[in-house]
Order: sequence, then structure tokens, then C-alpha cells
Amino acid sequence: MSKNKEEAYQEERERLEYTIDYLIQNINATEDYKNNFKSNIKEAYENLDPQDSSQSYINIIINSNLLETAIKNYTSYKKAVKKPYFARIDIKSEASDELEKLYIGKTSLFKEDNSPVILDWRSPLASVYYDGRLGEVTYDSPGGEEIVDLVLKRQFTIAEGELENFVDIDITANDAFLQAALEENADDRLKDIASTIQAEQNKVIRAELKNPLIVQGVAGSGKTTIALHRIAYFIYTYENIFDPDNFMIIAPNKLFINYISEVLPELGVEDVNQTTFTELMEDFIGFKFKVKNPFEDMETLIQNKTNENVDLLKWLLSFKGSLKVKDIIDDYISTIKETFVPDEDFALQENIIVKKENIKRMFLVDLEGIPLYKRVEEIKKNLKYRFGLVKKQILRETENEFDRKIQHIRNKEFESEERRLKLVELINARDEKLETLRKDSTSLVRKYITKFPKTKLMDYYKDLFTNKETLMSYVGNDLSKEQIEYLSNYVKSAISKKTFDLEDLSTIAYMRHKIFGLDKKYSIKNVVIDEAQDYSPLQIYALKQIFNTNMFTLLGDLSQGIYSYRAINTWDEVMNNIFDNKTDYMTLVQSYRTTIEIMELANDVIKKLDNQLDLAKPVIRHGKKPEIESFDNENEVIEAIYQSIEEIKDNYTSIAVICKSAEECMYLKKELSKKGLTELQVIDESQENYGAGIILVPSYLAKGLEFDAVILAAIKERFTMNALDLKLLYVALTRSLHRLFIYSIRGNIEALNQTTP
Ligand SMILES: Nc1ncnc2c1ncn2[C@@H]1O[C@H](COP(=O)(O)OP(=O)(O)OP(=O)(O)O)[C@@H](O)[C@H]1O
Repeated sequence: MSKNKEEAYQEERERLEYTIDYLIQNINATEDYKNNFKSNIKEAYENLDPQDSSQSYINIIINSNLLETAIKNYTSYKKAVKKPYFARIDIKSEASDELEKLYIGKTSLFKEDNSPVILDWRSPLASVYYDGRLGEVTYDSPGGEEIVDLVLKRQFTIAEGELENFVDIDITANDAFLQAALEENADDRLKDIASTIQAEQNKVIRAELKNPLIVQGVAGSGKTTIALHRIAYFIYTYENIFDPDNFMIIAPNKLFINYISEVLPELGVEDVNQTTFTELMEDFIGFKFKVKNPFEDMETLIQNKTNENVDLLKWLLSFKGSLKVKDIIDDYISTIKETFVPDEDFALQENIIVKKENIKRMFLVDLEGIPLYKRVEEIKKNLKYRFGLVKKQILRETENEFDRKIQHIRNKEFESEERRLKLVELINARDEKLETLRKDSTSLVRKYITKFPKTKLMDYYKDLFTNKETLMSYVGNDLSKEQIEYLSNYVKSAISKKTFDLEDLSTIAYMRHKIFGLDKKYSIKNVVIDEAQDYSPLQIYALKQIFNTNMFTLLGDLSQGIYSYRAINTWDEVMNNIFDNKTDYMTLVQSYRTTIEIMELANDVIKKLDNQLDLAKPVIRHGKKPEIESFDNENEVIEAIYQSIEEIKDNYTSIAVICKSAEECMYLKKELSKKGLTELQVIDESQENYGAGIILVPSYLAKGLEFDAVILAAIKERFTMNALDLKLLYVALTRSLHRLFIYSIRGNIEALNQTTP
């Protein structure tokens, strides 16, 4: 080691020691504070005077808030002790000539004079580390763009509080840290990448929040990982505006949620909502139902079994997710709302309190923005209020009216039996009238309100989508008779089985939102959708309307759009029709997951799709060539799979055997267990997790996941050249980090026949 490097090591060791000491001091101080706060709170409760407790309450609140902050720092400081930072940057700003040495980590720590001991990776200045080459660099600060001279960029390997190594990055050096990170094995959880975020990823993480953002990124470009870092970034940057529970991640399934579950806590962020679309819809719709497994249709389509309705089924799935359905619902609601208000004035007997025209105006115009049944509630409140204002007056005037007549007779007529009878009659009539008025007034508002429709959500849904005449009146010539018939039968059967498609759920949820409103108020302001290419336009539109926000981050890859028969086909569709052209669009083409050899093969496959998307560019990481073999009989394929598993099982943490369908996975499990591999687990969509080890997984379920080694098997199923099969194949090939084996019956993987001799 050169003298200079030795000196630098010494300096860094001392600095690390100092930082860890300082962290420990803070941890100890925090522990003391925590104990003090607890006893302060206890004291405050003990001193609580029920008559005049304001001071004690204030004490409790102040101390609880402080306690919260102390606890928050305490946890992150404790985590930071083993590895307080991962990088250092030295910068010179224009304002001062002094060199500033900044250490970047996953938490921030300050000295008493407010100078940083550790700079949080999310702070504006830390952006320089991710974006900047040595020399003049700019970054966005709260006060505007700043320019600094980046003099040094250093990366550390620190483990258990010990400095193991550091590397300085100059203009030409490869990112050795990134290389090392990518060499690691995959387990069953995604990891944080705070120390190795790349410049193009940093741009996505820090892209403005106010506009919707769409990220089209190739397989393995870090979309899922970045989505989570973006949330952590915003929670830090807008600490005073957003709470973690203002954020929601919508993921494809529970397996996936589990797979990503460690990243945010690792970044010091807890309590972000993480859910699946189905779960969210259950919450919106407010009652239990069965959801048709989306893979069922997928299985029907990929197994290519002759089914005369495949074309109609494809049409139906795509139609149900289209914005056309939203237009139909909007038109339907426009029609039903016209006849919602009773054709009757709000009146206490002959006394009109509010004219029907005014109630109608209130319903249609004044309350326009809110759901129909919520409008009824508002009208009820309004009528109650207005009736309260005039009720006494009506009674008084009625009484006066009678009294005037009585007085008139008394004044004008001589006493006689006839006069007496008249007076008795009038007095009785008055008392009777007043009594009926009083009686009617007790239930007047309620009775009027019962004249508004009281239809159930599912009856509206049924009316609109199963009644062919109703449907016809809204779709006009857009659908053929056959399509209307098919749709209405499909929905009828779904209702009777109480089993719905994902698309039906967005339809029902959207109808509920517009007609009834939801039970809960949601605090969600920012929605992050991963694997967004699998969503239908209606699904995204419904979420936007229901959460009433534009702050969406959609991440996806159209090349992996295996549900394109029912989902988004182009991002333009989303930008133009859902977010009104105000969307930011970014692309990621660098792929970090797989080796060059594997990515080249996957690219050869996806090129055949000709969807004009950028091909993935793998980072410079070489590995073994994919092993591709085809055989004439099934036993040979199974034997080859078995041999490969035996060969690699001790070297890797996670190995997946990917088959096209679930059925083939089950078949292979049986065959491999005959050979002694009895522990293999077949993954299905209901599963919440899979441990590391060897698993069998259908191609469509492998999406989003990754494994050290992948064995792709095509024994009974074929991967043809159609778009769906090419995408499924691409998804399967791009799941592997290090090794790829492809074993098939000869000719079963058409795309490979054409790329390999
Ligand atoms: N900057 C980075 N540093 C280290 N590892 C990275 C980086 N970016 C991505 N990775 C790794 O690359 C792999 C792929 O990341 P991720 O799963 O987030 O990509 P993706 O775009 O969502 O993939 P896909 O669309 O194929 O599911 C992960 O193992 C992730 O840790």
C-alpha cells in the first residue's frame, strides 16, 4: 500500500471511530431522554387535575412528541452503528474555498453546531454523489440550483463497525461497488441499493412529485427497487407535508409484497401502505366476494386449448378494462340522477317548504361533485334545517288563521245556538288541524327522503351490465349483438357465482364511488404502482378518481406485458386518456440483474416482438453462457433438469425451475420427486412467501421476482412465436442473476430455434 493510501486509511479509520463514538453518545443520550420522557409523562398524568388540566396536557403532548422523535432517531442510530455511512464526497462550493468532507449514509446525524457528521442519502447535496462525475456538478437545493466542485468520491466497505476497504472513483473507474453488489446471491427478499444508486435511477427517485410519473424500464433495471427508494426519498424530503401513511404501494400479489417487504424498513421507513389491487377493491366495495384468479384466463389462453370463445374472451377482458366502461357508467349515472329527486314539493300538508324544482337544483347543481346517495344525505340535512326554521311559523299561522275566523264570527254574529255550533266546529277543526300538522311534522323529512330511490349497488351493476336493452342504449353501435350477449351472460354468471374479474372490481368500485361514496376516508395522496403494464386503463382511472390525486408513480415494462390482452398496450394511452397529458415519462435501459450472456439471449427473444421498445443494456458483468439443450423425449428433459439441480444446488441461495403454466409445474414436481427431489415447492398466487431454496414457478408468476439460477423447462407446453409466449419467455429468461439452463422437447421453444443453431 502506498504511503498516501496508508495515510488515507488512517484518516478514514479515525473518522469511522469518531462517527461510531458520536453515534453511541447519541444513542445513550436518547436512552436517557426516553427514560426521562417516560417519567415526565407519568408525572404529568399523576398531576392531572380534572378541573384545570391544561398545563398537564401540554406537558404530556410535548413530551410524547419529543419521545417520538427520540425513538425514531434511536432506531436509525442503532442500525447505523455497524455501518454509519457508505460514501464520502469532498466538495468546494463557490462561496467558500474550504474543502467540505461529507459522509453519506442511511441516516442523518449532526453536531451541535448543525454541521453534518452523516449526510442522509436523500438530502439534496447527496445527489451529487449519485449524479456527479468529478469536476463541476450541479444539484437542486431548496434555494434553487447550486454548483459545486466535486473533488473526491470515495466508497467504503464497512462491516460490523470496521473499515474493510475504500475505493476512490475517478472519471474512468468502473463502479466497483456496483459490481460487487451485483455479484451477490439473491435470497427471497429484495435489498436496498442506497449505496449504489445509478445516475439514471437517481433521476427517477428524485423526479418531481406533483405530476404523475411513468417509468418504462427494461427487465432488471431496478424499477421495483427505485419505487421503494422514491417513497423513502419523499417521506424524508416532505416530512412536514406527508406521513408514511399518505403513500400506498400497489403490488401484483402477496408474494411480491413479501418479497419487497424489507427494503423500506432498511431505509428507515415504516407504515407505508402496501397492498394488492384486489385487497384494495375489497376495501372499496365494502363486502366480501370471490375474485376470479386472473391466472385462470391466462392458463386458458396460454395452453392454446381450442376454445371457440377465446376471441370473445380476449375481447371481453380488454373491453371490461377499457375507459369505454367508465363512459358507460358516467352516462348511466347521468340518466338515473335525472329521476332521483321525487316529483313532489317538500311540504307540510298544503304548506310548501321547498319546491321540488329547488330540491332538484340542489341535487343536480349545488351538490354536483358528490356521490348521489351522499347528496340525498345533504338534502336531508338541508330540509331538516329549513323545516326547523318554518315549522313554528306554519303552526302559528294556521292557528292564527283559525283564530281570525273564530274572532270574526264572535264579532259579527249574535249569540245563538247556530253561532255556538259554528264556533265549536271551528275550534275543533283548529285543534285537529294543529294536531295533524304536529304529527306530520315529526316524520316529514324522513317520509320525503324515503321517496328517493333505495337501490343496492349490485342492483345498479346488474341493471346496467346484464339488461341487454339498457346496455344497448348506452353502447349504441359500438358493440355487436354477439358481444352484448356475451358480456351480459358473463356478468350474469359472475353475479350468480359471486366471483368477479379484476376488471369487474374496478367497475363496481367506480360505480360505488360515484353513486354511494365509500365508507372510509382514505389518507392516500401518493400511489405507486409496480408492474403497472399489467393494469387496465379502467383500473388506473378508478384509483385516480377514488383517491382523488394525480400523484401517481407507475413503473412497468411493456415487453413484460403478459396481460396486454386485457391491460395497457402503450403508455400514451395512460398519458393521453387518464392523466391529461401532464405526465412525466422516463425510461431505464440499463439492466442490473443478469449477466451479459443471459441478457443477450433474452434480448434476442424480445427483438422478435418488434414493439419498438429499447432493448436492455446489461451492466458489464460476465457469467457462464446459458446452457440450452433440447431432447426428443420427456425423460431426457427431466433427467437434464435433475442433473442441473444436483450440480448447482449447493452453490446458490435461490433456484427456480420455471415452466410456462402451473399445470406443467405440477407435472414436473411429480416427475422430479420420483428422482428423489421431494422437497420442491410449487408456487401459486395465493402464497404469501417462499423461502430460499428450490422452487417450481409458472412463468407468469415469476414476474418481478429473481433467482440466482433459473432452469427453464418446456416439456408439455410450447413457447410459440405469438406475442404472449414471447413475453412469457422473456420474463422467464430475465429472472436469473447468474446461471440459466433451458431444457425442452425439441422445437418447443420456437424463438430459441431461430436464435441458436
Ligand atoms: N443501482 C443498483 N445497485 C445494485 N443493485 C441494483 C441496482 N439497480 C438494480 N439492482 C438490482 O437489480 C435487480 C433488479 O432490480 P428490480 O427487481 O428492482 O428491477 P425491475 O426493473 O423491477 O425488474 P423486472 O421488471 O425484471 O421485475 C435487483 O437485484 C436489484 O437489487
